[in-house]
Amino acid sequence: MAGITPARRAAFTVVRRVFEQGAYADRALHGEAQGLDPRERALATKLAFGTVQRRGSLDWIIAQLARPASELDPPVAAALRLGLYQLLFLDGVADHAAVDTSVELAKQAAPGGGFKLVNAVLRRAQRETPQLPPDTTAQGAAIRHSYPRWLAEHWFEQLGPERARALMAAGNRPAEFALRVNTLVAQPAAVALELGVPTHPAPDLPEGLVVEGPLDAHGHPLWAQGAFMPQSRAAMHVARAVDPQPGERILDLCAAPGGKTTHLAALMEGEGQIVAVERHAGRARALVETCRRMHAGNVRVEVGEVQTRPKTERFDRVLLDPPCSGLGTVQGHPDIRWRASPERTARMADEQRALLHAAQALLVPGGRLVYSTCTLLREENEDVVAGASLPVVATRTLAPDTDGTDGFFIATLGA
Ligand SMILES: C[S@@+](CC[C@H](N)C(=O)[O-])C[C@H]1O[C@@H](n2cnc3c(N)ncnc32)[C@H](O)[C@@H]1O
Repeated sequence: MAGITPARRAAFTVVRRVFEQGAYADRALHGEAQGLDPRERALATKLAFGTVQRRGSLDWIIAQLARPASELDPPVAAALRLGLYQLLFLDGVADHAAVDTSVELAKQAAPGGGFKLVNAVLRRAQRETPQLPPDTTAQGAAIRHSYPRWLAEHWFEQLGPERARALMAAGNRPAEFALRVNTLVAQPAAVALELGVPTHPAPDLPEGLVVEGPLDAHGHPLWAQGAFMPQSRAAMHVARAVDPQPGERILDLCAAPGGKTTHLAALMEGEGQIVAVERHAGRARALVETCRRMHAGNVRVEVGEVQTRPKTERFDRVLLDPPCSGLGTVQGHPDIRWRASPERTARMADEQRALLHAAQALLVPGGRLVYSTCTLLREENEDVVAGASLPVVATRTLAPDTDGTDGFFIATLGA
């Protein structure tokens, strides 16, 4: 019997915390992987994130081979998902190790004979290699690419079947890793040389670098010096759409943790003023610290609500980056697709409309407002800006399948 390695035990706990307690996968992993060596930590990440991401496909197979996962004791379901993920989706893992450890994990975590079911189902899956249905319908695509059925239906309807399938498949591939060089303190070519890992320039983004190898970004001395921050290429296009000019007054609404605030500051070359509004006090404190690290001296952080900001003070340009369902970031956040729901999306769209209404009133006549989200649902994007009183002058959508980066919607209103 193979022993339970620390990586598999950590992955099992993360899967359980995500599906039994609603924990965020990245935070749960951060907690559980403390003290693991880098190789074990990498394996724990692959196992935990892969199992969470593939829950839809895995549960369909579990239902075919046994009964619905929702009817199983939760630790038994977690052990089965983890074992099946390794058998069916992961290369380079010995089948017997995947089976034996899942059986052992179920034995330790679930009272009674649940481990026998884990053993029987995994051995049958090993023998029969179950096949997923084709992705020709939204229902089949939801199972094959592992997304909630409602989301597959939305994307089939909004994007057409072919594009929806491509987007869903791309959402399961590893996310690109990009950095934004802080041009207030460093030049991209110099940072690229000093990073110690191969990079290439991000197309159309002079400050962007795409990282081609493993890099502990937050542990790098250049990060501490504020020479760069990890940021997707799609996110970098938001501040570029705002196009702030040195000397202008910019209002950044919904500002923490500050990736876009500090990008705006760099584009303004330290001249002019940015007021960054964030309602959550703890997040606002983190934003102040990020501005300090990134040498963004022209930012004033305000703790407050967008809707109650006095309309007497108006700005040349306004960025509104409201909370959204985040479904453009499925590559990096394996649990986000399982958190989303049509009801939650509708609530967010109501909030986004209210925030946009308030944001418009804070712009000088003839000014520019940029509305951005990291989601690819029409309800939170095109439908929201269609209700604005300012004209929409441009929209841009980036996506994992078409652009190889996070999914973002960026609309420019006004001038
Ligand atoms: C999508 S995040 C913003 C990301 C940020 N712009 C960046 O680039 O790092 C949304 C932020 O808006 C804040 N927020 C939500 N509702 C708000 C409101 N009514 N007024 C001010 N801030 C709000 C949240 O606390 C959260 O920090």
